[in-house]
Amino acid sequence: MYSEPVSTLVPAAQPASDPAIRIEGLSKYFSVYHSPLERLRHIISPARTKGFDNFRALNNINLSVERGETCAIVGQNGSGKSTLLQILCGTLRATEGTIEVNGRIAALLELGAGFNTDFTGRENVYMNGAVLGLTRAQIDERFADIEAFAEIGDFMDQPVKTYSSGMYVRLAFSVAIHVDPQILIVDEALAVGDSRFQAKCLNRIKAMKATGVTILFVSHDVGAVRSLCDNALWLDKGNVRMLGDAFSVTAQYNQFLFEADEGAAAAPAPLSPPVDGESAAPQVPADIEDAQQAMRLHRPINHWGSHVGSILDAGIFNSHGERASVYTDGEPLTVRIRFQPPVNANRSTMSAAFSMKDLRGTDLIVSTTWDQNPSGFDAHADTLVAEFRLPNHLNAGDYLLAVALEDRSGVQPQYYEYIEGAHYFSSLTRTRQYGTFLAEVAQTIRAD
Ligand SMILES: Nc1ncnc2c1ncn2[C@@H]1O[C@H](COP(=O)(O)OP(=O)(O)OP(=O)(O)O)[C@@H](O)[C@H]1O
Repeated sequence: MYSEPVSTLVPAAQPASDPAIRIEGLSKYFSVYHSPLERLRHIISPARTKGFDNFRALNNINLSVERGETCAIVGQNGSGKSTLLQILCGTLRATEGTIEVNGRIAALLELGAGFNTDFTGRENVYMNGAVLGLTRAQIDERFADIEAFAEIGDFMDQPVKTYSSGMYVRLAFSVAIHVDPQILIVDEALAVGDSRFQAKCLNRIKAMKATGVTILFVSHDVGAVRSLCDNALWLDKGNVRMLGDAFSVTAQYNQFLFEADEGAAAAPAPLSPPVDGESAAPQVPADIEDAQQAMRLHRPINHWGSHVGSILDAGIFNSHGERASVYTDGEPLTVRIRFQPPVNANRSTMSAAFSMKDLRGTDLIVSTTWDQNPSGFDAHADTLVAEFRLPNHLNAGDYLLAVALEDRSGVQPQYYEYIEGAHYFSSLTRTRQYGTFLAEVAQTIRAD
């Protein structure tokens, strides 16, 4: 049984230099009653009730989100993400601490928040718009755009309780983005829509980010977090586990999830032996600052697996066999991974893999031995070498190499070892071009 305190949060009128969101010492306790009767007793006589526990859902959270910043909140189920967002939106009251919100908030929280399900979509658009501060005339003006973005057709005039969860989210998202919010809060809700709608929403969120809207984004999709967010807050059992740039936080969070799955200790995995005569690298620091920092130190930003140490060395080599830090466009590259399959591991389901990523961690080129040979490795030698040859078609910029030794027997690869940042490198191009890749494009211009 839950108690549900509700309060409203009044956005403070502050000078533009103040952060969009400032949270200091925020804690939230829920009263969890031993029985419905105890809950009733508490309502009648709060001072005398003993049959409940105080459950701490958030513990001393400090967070500052600058105007225009996009901040992700990641964490396992029950870590406190939704509670934090609800406090920011004013639908829950904090037990301790201060919260300052500077700007108009539009929130797309999990299903159930926002709409009155007995009313039609149209009625809800007007009610929701009004709650978010728009006049009737302003909503009239935007209604056609809201309707077009939501793509729910005739259902606009049906009660919301007849909607599928996807239709509900489409309409809720459409309203949220059309009220000119200065702060947009997006909870897991997007995951409900189909992939085309999700992509459309993400595009719209990116466009809003470009116009300076502050965004708080809760998602389990590390790719979306990395491509969208500047920073990330990792909540663990109501505590801040890590706060920093989105790439580093999601890297550490991924490692944590992997170790939780494996039941392994939470300590960072030791690095593999030195690569090509480099001095032995120290352990990955728990508070690693960001990808650039890791790049400067030539250290993996993320390194874990059930058999760390299986990968003996890995890198990208040019046609002279050198592990360079700069490659030019079109230059032939060899990605080489030297590894020792773990003793007793099944080689017939084993795969070596690499990914060239940008510094936000987005996979740009991925290839695995399993793609071409889904029967693992025949060779019985202790040490094996996988080589992948490809021309460099990456546009000018900084990149990193991730390598892995995987078990592909299940639906999802299981990692014997995963190293994100086995090699950092840059690509140089002769001409300036747009885009991520330098594809060979044949073209003609002719009179029609
Ligand atoms: N009204 C409530 N009364 C008592 N406990 C609550 C209440 N709401 C949430 N909790 C508890 O607080 C903790 C944090 O919940 P919250 O929903 O914020 O987590 P979350 O990180 O959003 O999880 P998920 O990813 O599953 O949505 C959970 O243990 C949850 O059971």
